[in-house]
Amino acid sequence: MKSSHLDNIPSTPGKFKMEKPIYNHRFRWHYSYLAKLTFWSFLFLALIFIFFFKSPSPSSDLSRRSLKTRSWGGPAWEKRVKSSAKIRTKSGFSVLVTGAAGFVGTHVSAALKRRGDGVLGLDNFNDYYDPTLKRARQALLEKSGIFIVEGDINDAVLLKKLFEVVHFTHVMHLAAQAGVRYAMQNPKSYIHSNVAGFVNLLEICKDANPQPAIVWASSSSVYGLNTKVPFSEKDRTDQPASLYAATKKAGEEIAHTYNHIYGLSLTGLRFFTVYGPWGRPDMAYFFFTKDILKGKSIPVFESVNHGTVARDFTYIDDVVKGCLGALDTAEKSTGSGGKKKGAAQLRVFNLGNTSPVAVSDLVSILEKLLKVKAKRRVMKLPRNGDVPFTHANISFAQREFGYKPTTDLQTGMKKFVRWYVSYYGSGKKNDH
Ligand SMILES: O=C(O)[C@H]1O[C@H](OP(=O)(O)OP(=O)(O)OC[C@H]2O[C@@H](n3ccc(=O)[nH]c3=O)[C@H](O)[C@@H]2O)[C@H](O)[C@@H](O)[C@@H]1O
Repeated sequence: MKSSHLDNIPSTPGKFKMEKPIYNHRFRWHYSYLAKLTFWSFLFLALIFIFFFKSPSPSSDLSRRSLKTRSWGGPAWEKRVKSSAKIRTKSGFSVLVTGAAGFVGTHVSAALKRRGDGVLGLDNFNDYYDPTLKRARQALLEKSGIFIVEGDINDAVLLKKLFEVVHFTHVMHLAAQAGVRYAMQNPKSYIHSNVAGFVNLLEICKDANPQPAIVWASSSSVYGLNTKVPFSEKDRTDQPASLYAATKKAGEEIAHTYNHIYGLSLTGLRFFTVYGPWGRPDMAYFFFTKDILKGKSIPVFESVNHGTVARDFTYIDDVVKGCLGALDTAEKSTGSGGKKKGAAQLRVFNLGNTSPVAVSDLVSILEKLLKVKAKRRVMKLPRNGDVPFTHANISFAQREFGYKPTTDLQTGMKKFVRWYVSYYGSGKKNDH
């Protein structure tokens, strides 16, 4: 080994060579006493540390779990939350919109903000469909001053914090696991979001002081195998055809319970196949457009004996008006801090278009707008949760808040296609 100037510096152990003790007996006793004292003091401190930080208190345990993974909190974050939720008009609302980066959530958030309400979004940005579309919607909302907190409705600690920072007057609950057919592939996700998540949200709302009024998204699918048309809110909804429908129906029953026990004001909205710009890529009109442009064949369902499959397709702007009408007529919750003080409002409304269109006609409309002939693959309606038709009776919503859809499928699809082409381009090779 090569010698260097480092070889001349004595090593530390050489300073206190054990074979040449420089201390006497008394000194050795003191030394061992000090060592023992240090050891026991250290042990004592360690025990205190373990006691405080590992105690099994459920709430502290919950908050620590959340702290470990959380991407929220802190003064700057709270400031953003408050500013986004700030009411800008005299009689405005402060609304928490769950699922704000979703299709309906984005449109409703923007409409509320436009009229001066305070809006705070919440979304978990899951990948059920392309999350970049959700991020693009988020960017759009951010431009109008709406902050979307990234989190799940199952996160009780986060929700609690949001209600601490803002006294929401209303919750527009649109976060859900959507899609009828996907329920056979991933049943648990429906329970997680539509049942457990909803209950978690209601638990926080009932404890809040003041309790907010809640408007939430149910679905036309709750009518299931109902054959009486048009579908009225009074019709039976005990024959769901998919797990998705069953979880939405469960939501309606859960809403009843929270209204009954805690005095929460709850309004469920049964949406009928909502479509439009910034829509959901998992829905038929959306992926039909994409596949027609690419020259790919599209599966067009028909019912028994070549019967038509039809939907009461409802344009997004009409649905948004319905959502705002429901919010504006929602009465206050009557309870506070988990205690009911009196009977509270409980409502369910159909938000449809009242004019069902056959899926084959939807394809014809798209062909004309896209100027491309579709390659139709006509096939029997699979047994995966789909129902043959939907048709809304909207007289209740009309009576309560003047709901009146004004966009027919032709007009609405034109607007959708215009958006689609501007967002994705009409390039047939474009994949997303
Ligand atoms: O209104 C509702 O309650 C529901 O509307 C839609 O569900 P759905 O009406 O089944 O909408 P799509 O999946 O877009 O289907 C539209 C129509 O196209 C048909 N379809 C679907 C897929 C396909 O490959 N081929 C086809 O012909 C369906 O049978 C249906 O009649 C939404 O996906 C649900 O989240 C929502 O709750």
